[in-house]
Amino acid sequence: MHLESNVYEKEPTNYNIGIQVNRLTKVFPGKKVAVRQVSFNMFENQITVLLGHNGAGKTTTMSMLTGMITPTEGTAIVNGYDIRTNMPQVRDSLGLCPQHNILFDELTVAEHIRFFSKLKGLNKKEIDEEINTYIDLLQLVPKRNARSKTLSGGMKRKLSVAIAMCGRSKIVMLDEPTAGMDPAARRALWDMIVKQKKDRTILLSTHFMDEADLLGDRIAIMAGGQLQCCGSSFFLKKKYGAGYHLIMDKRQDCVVSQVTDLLKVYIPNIKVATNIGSELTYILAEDQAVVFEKMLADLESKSKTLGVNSYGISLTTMQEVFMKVGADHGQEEINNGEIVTNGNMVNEDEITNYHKADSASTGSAHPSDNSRINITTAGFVTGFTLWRNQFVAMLMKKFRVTQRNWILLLIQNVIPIAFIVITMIVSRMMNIGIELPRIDSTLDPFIDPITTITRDNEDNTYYVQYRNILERENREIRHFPTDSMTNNMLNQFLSTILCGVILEHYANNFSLVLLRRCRSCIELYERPLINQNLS
Ligand SMILES: Nc1ncnc2c1ncn2[C@@H]1O[C@H](COP(=O)(O)OP(=O)(O)OP(=O)(O)O)[C@@H](O)[C@H]1O
Repeated sequence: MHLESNVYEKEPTNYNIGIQVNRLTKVFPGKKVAVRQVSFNMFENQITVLLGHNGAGKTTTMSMLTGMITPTEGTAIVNGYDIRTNMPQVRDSLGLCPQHNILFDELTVAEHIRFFSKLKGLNKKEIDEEINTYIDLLQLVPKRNARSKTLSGGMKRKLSVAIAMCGRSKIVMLDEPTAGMDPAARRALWDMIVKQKKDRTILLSTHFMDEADLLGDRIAIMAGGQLQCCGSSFFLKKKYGAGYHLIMDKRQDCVVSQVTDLLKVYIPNIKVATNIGSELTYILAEDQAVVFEKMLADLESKSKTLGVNSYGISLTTMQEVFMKVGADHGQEEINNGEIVTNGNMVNEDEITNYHKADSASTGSAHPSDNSRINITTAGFVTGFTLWRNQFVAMLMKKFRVTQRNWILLLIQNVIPIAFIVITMIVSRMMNIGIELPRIDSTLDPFIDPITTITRDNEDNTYYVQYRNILERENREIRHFPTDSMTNNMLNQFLSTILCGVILEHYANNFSLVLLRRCRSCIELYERPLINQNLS
């Protein structure tokens, strides 16, 4: 694919395309557009550097290219395979160094390279060669047999890069590979990456402009999820840079206006860009390059009298290009009253209101200065105030956690209550109109029962019903006066205790014979049985 725009440099024709990104888009839940319609090509034998501010969408782009997340729209062809349909084939040729190290704590440096090389299908001899090559290139020889958990942060990064490179990965993606490395280690890693770029397509993201400038055959700058420009360092500097910088190292006695006057002879509209300490800088436009020779010769001859120790000219830095692209983008992003800062949308009114409120409360034009807590004078809170603060903090934390896990709250509380209510409604609805069958009270299961009844008065409802049943069935009834009932029954029970025990085995024939002989016993035992039948 060829990108036709003045912010995209013409693509090289002598290299194969390793990765072809085509309108790649990722929208995260909550309609957060992390990457929007990104299209560009990366070439074999080249290092393509992806630059962008925090949250620009670099990692998301890489994650889509490596199949870690699926694109919402668009696609990419990696080493000839489509990431939507041929991810296993894409992975065969892929090496990834993610932003955060993913290492096995218990494996040594050599074992890591061995493991990943074997996964990529190398034989034993080739694996041994790979181990020696990368350990040597990354200056990890003393740590060859050290377990990864004992390595320093920078060494872990080196190992992660080695893992991505080993196994002859044709496509290598390095997400901020030099983060946390000292200058010497970074340089060693740069050397290694440059040496290893032959026959590979390397995509590298970084926040270091010097790294991008030095390593990047092509540099793509992202902002707000979109690709802003793509080309070589020289192309971008020409496109976005202010031109050339004339930097002078001046002495204390240097009179800046005299130096400027000398330069004005050649460039009438020249102005001082910065004058900090002993460094004096002018910015020279590109089209003024024709006068540089004469101007610098004049400066050289008068440098001693003007108080200039030394001077030099440099092209715009990548940092300036990056700031320019970022600034342009910042202007574009203030749209429809919404400002996008690192991907978080904030309403402009909210910011204005905040500043108004803060200024009103402090009476200051710079609210942030006055609203800061003075840590040196702030005392420690103790006693009840401390306890209250902790309690309130816990409540607030609980509130926030609950607010974020509202589904859990729903499952734990609302759903059980809802189920109980539904169950009650359903059971009530099902019971409507159903009449339970009548259970007749009868003494039929008992053999020749004699029932003892005591009563306070003849009108007692239970007494009347009880007596009716017995009379209906022609049962024998014995009445006792209320006060002698207990004694009477107790006496009979004691005299026939043996029969009482036998009554437990009611179905036994022998028991029945005994029971008939000891009728008084039945009087005692039938009472609970009859009551049971009546209830
Ligand atoms: N899983 C996710 N869910 C929602 N938003 C996400 C998710 N991952 C990333 N984002 C958002 O997408 C945007 C791009 O994130 P990304 O990690 O790609 O940025 P980046 O350029 O790699 O940043 P950095 O340089 O800080 O690593 C950010 O605004 C981020 O908050």
